[in-house]
Amino acid sequence: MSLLKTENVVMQFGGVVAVNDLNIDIKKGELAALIGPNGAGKTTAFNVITGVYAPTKGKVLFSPVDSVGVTNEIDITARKPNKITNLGIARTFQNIRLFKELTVMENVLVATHQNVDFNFLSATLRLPKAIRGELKAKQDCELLLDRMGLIDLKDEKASSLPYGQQRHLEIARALATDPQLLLLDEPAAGMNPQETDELTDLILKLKTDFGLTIFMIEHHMDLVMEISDHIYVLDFGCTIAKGTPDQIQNDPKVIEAYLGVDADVED
Ligand SMILES: Nc1ncnc2c1ncn2[C@@H]1O[C@H](COP(=O)(O)OP(=O)(O)OP(=O)(O)O)[C@@H](O)[C@H]1O
Repeated sequence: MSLLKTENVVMQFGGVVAVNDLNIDIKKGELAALIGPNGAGKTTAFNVITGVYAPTKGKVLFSPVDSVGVTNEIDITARKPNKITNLGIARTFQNIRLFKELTVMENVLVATHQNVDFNFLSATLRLPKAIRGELKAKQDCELLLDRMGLIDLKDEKASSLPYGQQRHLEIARALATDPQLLLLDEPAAGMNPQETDELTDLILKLKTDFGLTIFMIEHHMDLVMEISDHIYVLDFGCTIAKGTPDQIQNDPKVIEAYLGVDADVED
């Protein structure tokens, strides 16, 4: 069953067609990757999916399961980013965006605010509902940090964490919004081999233990080929290939796009 689909999405900036006729179909429980050379349109595609940009053409359709277990396809094209997060799509960014001066716990707590079931008045007046809500949010965050292997660091400042753990914290913040689809934008960027191995284990755990559907932009090909179920390849905004890791690795168009040489491409 599809969780996210894009239908003929085009995103144009003036004369630049950053994304051209993008058709993506991500199934529930799948780990899909979006790859392609620099400037291929990958982040732009994520920005259209998450409502940062309204596409020039095309649709984005999301089919989350609601609180009573019913799945409805929702047209999320050009909805506001916070509405899309509320519907169940969370993302991380190429550049880590933590509150560096806040603790690990505070960083995750801030991200949960949208799930907290009390309003400004009850929070200001410290009404029982607000106190219960705060307590529940704190317990949920501790549980999440525990599952993410960050619980022993909960009182550390985010800025004091090693780079790899900052990336894990960024993912924990995304998970705190209770997503059904997690978009990871270059999660392995800047990581050393050991950090990349730990990240690989974490992403697999998110898929198997958390039951998440994941869509990931990544340049680190070993990582992509090892864990992806399905791969989309963009070049100059166009989808030049889609398929399993085996199919993609042997596709001459993909080899040509990456190496910039004629690899006997058959039209
Ligand atoms: N806001 C914008 N205004 C104008 N052009 C843009 C904008 N955002 C992206 N572009 C252009 O769209 C194209 C695709 O950029 P995008 O950042 O999506 O590529 P990418 O595949 O994510 O690249 P990288 O791997 O380097 O992050 C590029 O030519 C880029 O300059």
